[in-house]
Amino acid sequence: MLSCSLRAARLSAELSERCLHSSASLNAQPRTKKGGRKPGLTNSPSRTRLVDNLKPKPGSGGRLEVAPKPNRFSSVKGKSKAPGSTSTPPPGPAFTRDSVPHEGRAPIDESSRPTRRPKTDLEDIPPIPTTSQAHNLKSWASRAHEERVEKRQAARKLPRKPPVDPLGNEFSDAATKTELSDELPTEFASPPLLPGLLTCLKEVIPPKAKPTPIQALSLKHLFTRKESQDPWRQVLLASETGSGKTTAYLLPMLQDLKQTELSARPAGSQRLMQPRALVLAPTHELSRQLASSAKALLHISKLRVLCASRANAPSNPRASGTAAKMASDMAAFSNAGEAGSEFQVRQSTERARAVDVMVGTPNKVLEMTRGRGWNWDERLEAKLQKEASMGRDVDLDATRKSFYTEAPEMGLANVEWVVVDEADVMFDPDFQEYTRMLLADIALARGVSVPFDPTSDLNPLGSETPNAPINYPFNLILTSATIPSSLASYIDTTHPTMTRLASPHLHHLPKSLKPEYDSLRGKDGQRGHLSKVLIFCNKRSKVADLSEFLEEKGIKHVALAGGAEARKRGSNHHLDGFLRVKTKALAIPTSESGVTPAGALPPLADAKDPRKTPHVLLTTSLLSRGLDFAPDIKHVFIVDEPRNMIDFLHRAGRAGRAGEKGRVVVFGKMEGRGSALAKDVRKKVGALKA
Ligand SMILES: Nc1ncnc2c1ncn2[C@@H]1O[C@H](COP(=O)(O)OP(=O)(O)OP(=O)(O)O)[C@@H](O)[C@H]1O
Repeated sequence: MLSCSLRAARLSAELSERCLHSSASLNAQPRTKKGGRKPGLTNSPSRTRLVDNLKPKPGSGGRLEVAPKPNRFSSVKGKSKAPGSTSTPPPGPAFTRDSVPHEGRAPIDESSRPTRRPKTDLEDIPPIPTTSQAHNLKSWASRAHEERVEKRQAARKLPRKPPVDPLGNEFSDAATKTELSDELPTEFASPPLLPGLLTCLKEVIPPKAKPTPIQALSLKHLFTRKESQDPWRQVLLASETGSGKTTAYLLPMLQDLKQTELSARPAGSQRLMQPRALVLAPTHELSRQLASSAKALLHISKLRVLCASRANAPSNPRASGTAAKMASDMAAFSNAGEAGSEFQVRQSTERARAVDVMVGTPNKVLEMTRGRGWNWDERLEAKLQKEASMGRDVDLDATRKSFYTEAPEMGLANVEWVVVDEADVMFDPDFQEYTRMLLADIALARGVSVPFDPTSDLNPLGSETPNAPINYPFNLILTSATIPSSLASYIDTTHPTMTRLASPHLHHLPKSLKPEYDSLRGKDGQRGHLSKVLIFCNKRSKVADLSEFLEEKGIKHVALAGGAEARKRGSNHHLDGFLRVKTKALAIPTSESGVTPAGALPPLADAKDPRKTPHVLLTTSLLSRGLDFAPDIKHVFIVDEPRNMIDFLHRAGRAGRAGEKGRVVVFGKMEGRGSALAKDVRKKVGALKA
């Protein structure tokens, strides 16, 4: 336990930049010297190779449904047609040239048309064919046409050469056909939605907006009663960035919580919060934004949402204490010493607040359920290692006594819904221990013990030791815009019956997002109107360098990387002006939700002025996941070559959301020595276009 949890402790209290980077940079696919894949390992699950198909294994009991392509379905902006409607336009009036007089003009008299100018001096123009010549020409043309048809038919019979796929290393090669769905809801309506939810939804999305494909699938599948005996659902929601996945899982979850509110199990301990739903996200910023999205849907239905990510402080209870608390802590330590116990459990006297939905990172939620400081042994081990590396002797007993854990604030027995947002990161080797530990804790609190070994690999290699299927006693929704083969393989073995709902553009850029390429040289002196800009770098040091450069140029900006002080404040104010703000949520400002109180925003004129309000946000992959950036961020700049297409899709997807127009500019050396990488990226990005 000690060593396994040590690894988890190193992850710190949240998804750090390092973790996002490592998940993006590691390429689990071993290579030969020439760049090809090593034989025999082509099918081993990879964290950076996207699957091109989510079809469950035959006979597994799972199912896949893919929404039809938007030309047969309503898009976010509702421009295209609903299924069932005809794709051909209604026939217009017959119209032949000049047969209808134009207004104010007489119909043309054929006899008064000017005759063709007779050929005189243009000797090189062939003579107009006579009737028999024209006949020959016609038969020649038809013979040529027949020959072409024959050639084409012969070509069709030849075995086809596989097209060169620039994403060969990113997309898995296990292609099979997908099941397309045709009968999908084309409106948000009541029913299936409760009127209160529908009213709130129409306030946060454009009033005439139609369900996006993933939302239509959710409306179809997650609002009906489950037919099988097992009352709990296991669902994967997979669709491109900015396609409304948050709404797709919040609506069915909140509606179910509301409908079963009265019949819900009575809370166990009065002292503990007993949420009925958990939404897990990899970063504090995303947790806060998701909590505010849920609140914005609930001001009529009145369910209570709380964000666990109140601060980015480390999981050391001492770090957050006041002076008085420190003093009482010291007393507690000495008591602990007398009792000879290894660590002290502090009892919270606060009465818990009622909460229906808890949103947070797995680590923060574990702190609340196991007690802040629960992983004291990891910290102890880390401290011992640090002291040893500095060559100091450590008094083990004294050091041990300096750790303690607080009493839990939250119980898990009532949890009926668990959403794992950005599931590929949450089941990434860096994070899967905490995620799976929490899922196992919830199951246990609900009376079901599921196998969980924190040291076990998510995808053990070899067919002799596959993960045993798990049926958690709660609804489980996994969601992401990218499904790497490691996650697909985990789902296949651990949740074989999972329903996979996917949009037709999964693993592509949103249609409204246009990729562009630029050389590193830049074009000095060109200044046009630029929207707010998001700049992604691969390393913190690059963020710092660029920040210095912008500083010198007098360009107002915000630079945010993993260790930034601004991230420790427990709110999303450091992203003010960049994140999308939901209007109704503004009316209920709370410290936990991270919702920006209206008063904190600069006046509109100042907000639009780049000299007064920062228009540039510099960051790493840390902010590339899930965050719903404001529509006035129309440009994403990727200044370092993306390490793989998963990383690229998420970074790029911060613009062009919900059908808004956006551009992603990839910088790279496009000519001369060292340009091969940029050219390769360009090819791959081109293949991602929807
Ligand atoms: N049907 C809809 N029509 C128009 N806008 C919508 C619709 N549904 C959601 N939106 C808006 O689209 C934006 C993006 O939604 P959301 O953040 O849920 O995308 P996502 O699929 O979760 O993206 P990511 O993969 O980046 O997390 C939000 O501002 C949301 O309010």
